[in-house]
Amino acid sequence: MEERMKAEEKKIGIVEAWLRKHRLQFTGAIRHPFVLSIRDGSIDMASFKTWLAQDYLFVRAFVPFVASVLIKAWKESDDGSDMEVILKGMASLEDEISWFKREASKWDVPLSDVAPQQANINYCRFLEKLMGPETQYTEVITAFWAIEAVYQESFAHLLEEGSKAPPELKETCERWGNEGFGQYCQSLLKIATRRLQKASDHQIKRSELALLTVLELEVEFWNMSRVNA
Ligand SMILES: Cc1ncc(CO)c(N)n1
Repeated sequence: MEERMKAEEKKIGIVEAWLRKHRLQFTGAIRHPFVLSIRDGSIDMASFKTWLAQDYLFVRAFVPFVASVLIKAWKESDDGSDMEVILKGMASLEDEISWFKREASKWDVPLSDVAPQQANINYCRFLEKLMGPETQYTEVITAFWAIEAVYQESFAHLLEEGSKAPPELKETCERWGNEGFGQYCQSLLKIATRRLQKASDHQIKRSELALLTVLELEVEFWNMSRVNA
């Protein structure tokens, strides 16, 4: 069984094999009821505001995480172009933070006094663990790709045919659903795949676990928006 899986992973790419193996978990993260409620237009704006404020806090914590990935790329990568991909992602977070501030003021969400909810705290704690020196580049780049890919797949679905996403949320959907962000995710996937091809069994196992952890944390993150609705 283990041998067959390995052959399969080689043929279609290890990450693709994981996504097949963990299809339910992946779908759970990218087709969450919160996202589907935007797509069918039934979204409760209180839920959206909760998500907006919590994601603003998340993105602020995401900046030092990406910085740590950049440092690991610089120290551990066998390919100098990794750093440029990560640097570009990091630079775009400045614009993202400004966007959150603008969007929050549009919806009268006071960002200065939002407290992180438990799911957010848990997610940021996981990021901090990945930032530590004991977590290797292969594992963190896999997690980084997964974090970005969940948002990309979720929001791209809201731009596809049949979406009844409210026009006032179009900008949000485009932020992560746009083609450029999709290509950026593909670049991260390429890096992760290249690293995984050379990784030890132990690192491969840890990276698969990191992917599963991201999927769980993303579901919990979306779930937060329902609590205060
Ligand atoms: C919770 C969460 N996951 C992923 C992203 C994409 O950067 C984000 N902004 N927030």
